[in-house]
Amino acid sequence: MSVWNFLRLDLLLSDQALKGQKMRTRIKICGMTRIEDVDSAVNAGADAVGFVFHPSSKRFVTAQQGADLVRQLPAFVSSVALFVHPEPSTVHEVLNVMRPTLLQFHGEETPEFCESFDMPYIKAFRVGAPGMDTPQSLVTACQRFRSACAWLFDSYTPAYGGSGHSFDHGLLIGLTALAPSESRPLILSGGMKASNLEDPVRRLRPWAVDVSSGVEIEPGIKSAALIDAFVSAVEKADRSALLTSQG
Ligand SMILES: O=C(O)c1ccccc1N[C@@H]1O[C@H](COP(=O)(O)O)[C@@H](O)[C@H]1O
Repeated sequence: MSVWNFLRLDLLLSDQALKGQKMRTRIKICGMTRIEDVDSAVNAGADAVGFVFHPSSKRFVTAQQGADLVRQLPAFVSSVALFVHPEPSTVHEVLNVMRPTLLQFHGEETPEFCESFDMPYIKAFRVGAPGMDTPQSLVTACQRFRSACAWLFDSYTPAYGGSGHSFDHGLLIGLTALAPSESRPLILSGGMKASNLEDPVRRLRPWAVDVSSGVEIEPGIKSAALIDAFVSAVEKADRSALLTSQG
């Protein structure tokens, strides 16, 4: 067998095994402002696309722009509306106009606030912020948000997110050790890109990864080639994790 056929067989086998073992890492591409970027994400195989309703973000979109961007979204691709300390009326406007699949709260919102919209929500934590700078304090912070459908981990920066900066993934160790009944699906974020995701995806086995800057040519302007490379790198990391787990 040639080397190429051997490699193809290897990929095929690991693809099949991945499906059987449900080890696929989900992918969210965030900070969409253009319809062609939404199409690129969908065509590359992203599971979710995100829209930033935080007015000081360079990726800010209005509720109407969000609605226009998700209108052609196919079935089984989720739309995520991201907020930082929003007024309730802002969230209600986005819910009414855009009708997102999920909400994402990226500031210091309380569990009661996040729950008040009666929608599934992702709670983001800025790792390294005061009170979230040790493994145990992170566990304590996260456990207030048992009602979240996932916990997302980003770096701690003044801009609240979308900075392209990573953080010390070792601080998540306490969360990866939680029993399933105590935990929520983990989403790894913060400075993720095709060239640096393999190691954390293999080691932490997050439910999903979330990227904005790492697939952009400038804030809010995505690159189809970078999105493709990102999705391929996640798939490669999944295959590699599976091969390692099989010994
Ligand atoms: O994208 C933004 O501008 C943004 C603004 C405020 C809060 C969060 C924001 N984006 C989220 O930040 C993380 C990390 O982004 P990056 O890949 O490091 O650029 C990601 O979850 C975005 O959804």
